[in-house]
Amino acid sequence: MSITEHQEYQSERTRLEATKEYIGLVLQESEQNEDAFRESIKEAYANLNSLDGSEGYIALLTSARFLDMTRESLRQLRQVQSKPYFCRIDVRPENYDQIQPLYIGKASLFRPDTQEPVIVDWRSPIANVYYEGRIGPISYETTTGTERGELFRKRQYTIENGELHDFRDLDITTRDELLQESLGGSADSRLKDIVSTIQEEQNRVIRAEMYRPMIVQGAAGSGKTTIALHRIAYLIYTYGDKFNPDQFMILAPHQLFLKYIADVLPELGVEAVKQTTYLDFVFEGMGKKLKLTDPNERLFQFLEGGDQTDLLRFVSRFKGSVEYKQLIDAYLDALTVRMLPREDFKLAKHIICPADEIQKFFRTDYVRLPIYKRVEKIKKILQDRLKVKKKEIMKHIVDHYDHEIDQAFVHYRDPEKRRTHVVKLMDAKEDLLKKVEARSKTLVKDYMAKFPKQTLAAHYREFLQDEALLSTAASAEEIGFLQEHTFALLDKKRMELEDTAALLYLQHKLFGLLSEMKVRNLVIDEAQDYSVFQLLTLKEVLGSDMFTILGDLSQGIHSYRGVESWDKVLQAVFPSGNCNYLVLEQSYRTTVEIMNLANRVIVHSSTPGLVLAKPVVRHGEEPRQEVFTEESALIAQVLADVERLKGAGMNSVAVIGKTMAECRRIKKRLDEQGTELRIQVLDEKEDYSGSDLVIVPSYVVKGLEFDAVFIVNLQEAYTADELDVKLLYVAMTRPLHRMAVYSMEGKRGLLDLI
Ligand SMILES: Nc1ncnc2c1ncn2[C@@H]1O[C@H](COP(=O)(O)OP(=O)(O)OP(=O)(O)O)[C@@H](O)[C@H]1O
Repeated sequence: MSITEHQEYQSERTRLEATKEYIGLVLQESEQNEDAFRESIKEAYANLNSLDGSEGYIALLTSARFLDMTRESLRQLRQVQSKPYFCRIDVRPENYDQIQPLYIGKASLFRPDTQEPVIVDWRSPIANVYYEGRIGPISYETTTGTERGELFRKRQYTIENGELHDFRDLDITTRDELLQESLGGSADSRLKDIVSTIQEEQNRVIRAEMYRPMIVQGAAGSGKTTIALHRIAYLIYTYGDKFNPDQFMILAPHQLFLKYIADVLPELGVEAVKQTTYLDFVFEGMGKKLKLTDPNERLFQFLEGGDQTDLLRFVSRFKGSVEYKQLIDAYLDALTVRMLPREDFKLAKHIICPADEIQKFFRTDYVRLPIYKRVEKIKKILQDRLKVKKKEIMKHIVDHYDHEIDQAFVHYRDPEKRRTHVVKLMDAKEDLLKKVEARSKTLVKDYMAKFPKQTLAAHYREFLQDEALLSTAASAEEIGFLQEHTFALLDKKRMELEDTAALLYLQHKLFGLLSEMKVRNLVIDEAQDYSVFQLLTLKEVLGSDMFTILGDLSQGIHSYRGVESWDKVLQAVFPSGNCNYLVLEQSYRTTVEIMNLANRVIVHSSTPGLVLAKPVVRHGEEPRQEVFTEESALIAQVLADVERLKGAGMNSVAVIGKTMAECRRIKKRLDEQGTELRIQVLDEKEDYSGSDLVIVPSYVVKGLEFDAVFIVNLQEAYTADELDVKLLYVAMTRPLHRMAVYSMEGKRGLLDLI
């Protein structure tokens, strides 16, 4: 049956037309007179209580935020005009006898004349019923408590360019159909929003309580990045009265990834959220760009092998450990003892501030301030006290000499002698006053000079020479290597990513961060690459633990410096035990056939507590695996396939090589064959919209996705080493629909084991 024959088609169409018309009116009116419009909305709000006494109904409407008609929501309305809503729920709130159809979309809109919610925002409390409620009794949480009622229908719409194409009533089985439709679509060079198909387990992450930190271990393609962004949109909507959007931040691994996710928040109607990379955040806090070695250098060193691999592994792990932080804390503690002068602050024989009081300021009263800020504070105190004391001393001198002079008038009868004595006293007084004046000018400066001041780099160097490093469980050889390795970098004025946690921490503790950190709520994507020390530092500098941490240990290609197990993060970063831990197993990106092959790879890793991704049931072609004896034949095959795929509407196609060197080789071979395709080799800084085919190294491709992926092994094979297993797994979990693995003879490596 065509949808137009459905008995409710006409009424649904009419509803859509009416909604569009109403949006048009609202926009027109608001454009003409935005201020007056807002006034009239406020008025309607003021009248609401007297018009309808049902608290439940009012709560329902209020929770839909129908009155929050700000400029922001007008902008949102403009955005949703061609697709005002994606579903409808028919609910009857408890103690209310009418069934209310609520249309849910990416904006909220209310008809002030009838109090009817025209569109209910997907983030409102009642909309939760769409994501989690079953037909029958329902309940949902609002700011004022639990609301109850009954759900009679969930209806889903396909609306494109303002036209109603389809609608269907959902139950547990039909829900999948819609998801399938969405997953069957083509990949863009940008991630998209999923408001209409958010799954129950994902919804739970999105709507989890804000004040509790949360760790999400999610399989490849389980929607972590997507959920991270939807969660921010949800939190801003729900806690908008307490936090501004610029107090939210998402940390992504690199610029390429930031560009990939850039459209989602604006699509969700959210602006001003800080979207940055971890390194840029560090640079911002330190007020300058540190000269860093390539953040992937360690990974290259491991791929190349070599006799220092174990020691380098130790350096990465140690620099990201809780122990390293504790050593820095001990260094700072010792520093505060060492840098304090033992002498009292005195002017002549007068003690203005005793040494132990200065110590108390430094180690107790102002202990929350960065060390050098405490020094500044003490300087200010000494200046203030000196000012007061100087006045007292000057007065005392004047009084003393004036008294002496008075006495001289009594004691000396001989006028000549008296005059001589008085002049002497007056000169002495002047002299002393001048001396006190002169001395007090430099007194504070001289005293403050006793506080040694060093640069951040000098402190880090000093810390690395600290004997305490030798008291750890690490061997003398390991510590010696760490020192030598880091000093060699520092001598070249360079540091490595592994040092950034320590440096940002030291900057914060010694000098304070150079830019004001407004952010209170942090979402970290690809969090498996963060060390415990990095996470602790972020917590410390933001002064908040409202963290949403999303990652996948199976994709931990930087596990030598990143998360070993989530348990360790839970214990070290959130010791109070208030952190939520959730697992997402379902994977939405790829087909069953591709996921099965990827899972056969990852079982070769030793990831702790490995949970295999479960693909949603979506079938596709079996991944092709071929071996070639000629590179030119392999490349010709890729080109022929790409042509075919493009013809089949697969727009985003990637060739994944193990390393950048391999990618360049592939590019060279492709160029040699002469092709019209616009081909781009991607590194972490590039943007790839506009190219027909991208070639990307396995360690850069993490987080991205493509319609079709070719895994090409020209001269480099993935071995059975832990790192290679994860790199191949990451590569194999990137395609949405098609995958081929093309290897030169003898370069199948790990592939022969699966
Ligand atoms: N509920 C959903 N409805 C529709 N599409 C979804 C849903 N959940 C995830 N997807 C899609 O699945 C793909 C993977 O999502 P995403 O990139 O957010 O996953 P991820 O867990 O971050 O993946 P990875 O760790 O492998 O990079 C995206 O195309 C996303 O749009």
